[in-house]
Amino acid sequence: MKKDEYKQAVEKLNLWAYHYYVLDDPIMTDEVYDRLYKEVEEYEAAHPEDVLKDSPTQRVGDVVSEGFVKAKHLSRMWSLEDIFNAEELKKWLEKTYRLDKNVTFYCEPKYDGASLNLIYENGELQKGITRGDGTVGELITQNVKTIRTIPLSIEHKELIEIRGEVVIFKDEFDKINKERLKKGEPPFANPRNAAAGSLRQLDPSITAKRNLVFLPYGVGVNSLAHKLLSDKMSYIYKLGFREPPLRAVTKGYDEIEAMYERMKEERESYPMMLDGMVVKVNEIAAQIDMGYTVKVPRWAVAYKFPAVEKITRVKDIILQVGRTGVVTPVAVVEPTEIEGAVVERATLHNFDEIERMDIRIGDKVIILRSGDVIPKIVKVLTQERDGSEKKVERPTHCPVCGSELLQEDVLIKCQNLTCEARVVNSIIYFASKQCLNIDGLGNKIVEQLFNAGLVRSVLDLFDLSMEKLLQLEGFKEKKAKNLLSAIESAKGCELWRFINALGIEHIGEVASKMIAEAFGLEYLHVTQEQLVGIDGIGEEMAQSYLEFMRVNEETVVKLQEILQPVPPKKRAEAQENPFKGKTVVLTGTMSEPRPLIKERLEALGAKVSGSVSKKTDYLIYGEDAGSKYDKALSLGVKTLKEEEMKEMLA
Ligand SMILES: NC(=O)c1ccc[n+]([C@@H]2O[C@H](COP(=O)([O-])OP(=O)(O)OC[C@H]3O[C@@H](n4cnc5c(N)ncnc54)[C@H](O)[C@@H]3O)[C@@H](O)[C@H]2O)c1
Ligand SMILES: [Zn+2]
Repeated sequence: MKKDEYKQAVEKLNLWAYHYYVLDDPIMTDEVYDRLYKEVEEYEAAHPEDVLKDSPTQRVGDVVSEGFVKAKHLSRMWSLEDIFNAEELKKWLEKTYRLDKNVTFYCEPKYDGASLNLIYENGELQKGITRGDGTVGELITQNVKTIRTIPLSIEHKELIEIRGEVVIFKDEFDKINKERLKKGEPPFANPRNAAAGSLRQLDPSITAKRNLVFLPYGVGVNSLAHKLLSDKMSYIYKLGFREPPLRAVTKGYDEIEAMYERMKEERESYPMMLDGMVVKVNEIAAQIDMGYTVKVPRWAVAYKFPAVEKITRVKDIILQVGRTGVVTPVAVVEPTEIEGAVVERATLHNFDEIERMDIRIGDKVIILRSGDVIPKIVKVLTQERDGSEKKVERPTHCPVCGSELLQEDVLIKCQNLTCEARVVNSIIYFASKQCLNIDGLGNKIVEQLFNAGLVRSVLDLFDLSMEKLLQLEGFKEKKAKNLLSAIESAKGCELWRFINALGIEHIGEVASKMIAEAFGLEYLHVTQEQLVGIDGIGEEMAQSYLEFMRVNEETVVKLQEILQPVPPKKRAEAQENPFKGKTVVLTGTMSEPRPLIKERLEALGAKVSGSVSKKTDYLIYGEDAGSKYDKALSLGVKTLKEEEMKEMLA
């Protein structure tokens, strides 16, 4: 790096940091930011005389916004040095051991949110202040008081600063973004920005709605006598703060590495986003000896996890037609490695989203991959456009069969039941794990069977033969035999798998199980009333189920003959009793949890239904019985108090 390159790099970093910290709307990935930051650091180490005052290495990054009252922290807040691999950890440990060779290390998550300092005096929360420039931050006490994981008063009466991270849990983040999309507002790029943006609201009622969570990681001014950070933190958690999902004291390199691997593995299952693991010297006396640089403590380091966000380019936007006919746009992106997997596609949900984000073919975008889900585009780098980018039009005709598409809310649907894409995808679904679980019937093979004209519906699967399969490219005797025996072994499947495999809209695995349980092999001839009588099956589901069975009865019957699905085992025949064979409905508050009573009645041979109809034999009610009781009266259904039921059984 030359001197003028260094100056440009500092400018760039400051621009990115402005979008990140002030606007809560980054225009660059952390990975690219961190890389340039490292280069700037290296240049500065080699040319200390050139270091610019406004270099991001010289200060804690956040800025204090106009609009908030400023407040001073009682003691400074810091940033953290970052490391990215085992080698850098080794170097950091060497450096630390040179300062004190007897230390141990406290490891805890590095939460990805916004830092917050809480000042408690006389056991009362006095102030909440954002990190700001580390010395002065924004006073946001009113907002902070809306966060339920922050106690307004604590047992500890002496003055104390408790520091932590304000985050948004992943499921809450998804919920907020869905709502924002519905209202036509731009979604947050990631949970960090959502948390920071929600915390720094001039109107506390907005903060209150966002379900923020506070996770403490340290203290500022305090009079605690603990010699170890781990003990200090245990004390803080006992005061009523939320504990991290994982923390441990480690002895050195091997244990830290093991902890890092474990946290990296487990982080998907944590409710909050982590972007690394923080390693801190556990002995407070050693921490004090080691001290601070202008920006970070020498006794701590952030060991970052591999980036889940990358920059790539949208090469094309293609359309996929699913088994229900929904047409989904998918972005084809330049192959990009994220956490060991090469990403080539990103979901786009629907065309409203494409229009709202203004995603164009040729755009540079930030994609995010979390867990196994298909990556999504979180940001379009519009500042990188050169005018060659192309907008995509909303399709009017099915890309597969050419029939006219129907626009239904935000969904676009192909309504042609014989559309090749729909047929192929329903066969793939039929064979999938949660349905008939037929090994060897994946996308490619189904497409091949379809294109060769061998399989045009699920029924055709059972007409396949060795002879037919051997005509296909890539099929030798062994492969053909395996496939035939996998199809054969689907016979005698559990009934719920059979129902689920039909692919009825709104009827998934859970509903299929409930229907199989309730009706056994009578599943085909049920009424709307009987269906909604099952707890958990609503009107829409029932309608969809009945309509499907009406239209496809013939196919379903044939399939049943072939597959011979097995209904769930009936319970052992119950002894004679007043409830045997009766349909009962429970309502109101009972002396025991209702599921318990339900189970007992079922063991007696009763059918416990969720709603009252003419076919109900008894309505059994507890305290505060409401509309079901009224309905039973109006239908002339016999009602029994809980005690009366017990008497009948005595
Ligand atoms: N994408 C961009 O354009 C852009 C711009 C600026 C900064 N950034 C990102 O921000 C980072 C630098 O930001 P920073 O200086 O705020 O520091 P940081 O976020 O890397 O680390 C320091 C902060 O981590 C938080 N933290 C979470 N868990 C912690 C724990 N257990 N113990 C202590 N602290 C914990 C604290 O709030 C602390 O202030 C960079 O690594 C970069 O990735 C990105
Ligand atoms: Zn079609």
